[in-house]
Amino acid sequence: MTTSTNGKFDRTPLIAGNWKMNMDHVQGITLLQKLAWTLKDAQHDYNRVEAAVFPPFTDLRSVQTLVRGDKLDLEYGAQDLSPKDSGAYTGDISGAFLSKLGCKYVLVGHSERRTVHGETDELLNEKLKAAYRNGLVPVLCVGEGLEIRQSGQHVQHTLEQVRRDLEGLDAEQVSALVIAYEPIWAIGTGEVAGPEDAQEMCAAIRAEIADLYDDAVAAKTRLLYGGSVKAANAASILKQRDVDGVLVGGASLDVAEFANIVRFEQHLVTD
Ligand SMILES: O=C[C@H](O)COP(=O)(O)O
Repeated sequence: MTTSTNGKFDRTPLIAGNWKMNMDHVQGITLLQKLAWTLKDAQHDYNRVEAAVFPPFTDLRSVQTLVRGDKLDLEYGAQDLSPKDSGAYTGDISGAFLSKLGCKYVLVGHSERRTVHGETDELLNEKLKAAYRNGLVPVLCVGEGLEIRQSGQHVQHTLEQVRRDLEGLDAEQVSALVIAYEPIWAIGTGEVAGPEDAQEMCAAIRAEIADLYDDAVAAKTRLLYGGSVKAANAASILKQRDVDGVLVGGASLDVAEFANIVRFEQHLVTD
């Protein structure tokens, strides 16, 4: 879904909720059902603004059953995948399994994977390829830590991640890709990058993709901002020209808050 039906946006906005290691499968389907009801009550148009959740692996089968059973328009994805499709890789989860569970998306290179699990750009490049091999749309996360931000090298640092992670991907793959810019210093801290910071980086990433591929590809790739997004700040971030959505952590665990972010267009009018 890359052609927007939404006049203001060139690309269909994506509001993504990363539950991280929260919500067991029972809690997860309760949350998802409430979210679906809340959005239905608000007559949310999923063609205008796409909404997706990223539950823990152990919730995915229950999520699939609920989404299929109740014919929900909500999308879902996993928080990580293995670079391999099968074999002796204890504890890893294959993209093929995620595909079979009906996942549309998969997060790749979330900063918590890069820092806690030491995932390198080389590994993430392999994970991106595994996602495409299995028909999943990757949501590639990039962004700088506080020291790099303070040294003024944040754009250069983030674009280097983009270049390394995308190596060997073709134009069709990158057109379908979602990239989430998540400054590490703004994740779970209450510190939110300003709308101008989000725009600066998303514009730089789009220009980089145009350089690496062409303008047509850059016009299709969706770019999200993530880091302490709440209903109160979502609209001003989403108003930015090159920001096509948000990746929400903590606030995605609160149904009313997340539904309000999905319904950010309501706040654009009064913002
Ligand atoms: O994946 C989501 C990001 O890490 C942002 O998390 P946060 O909204 O809790 O800051």
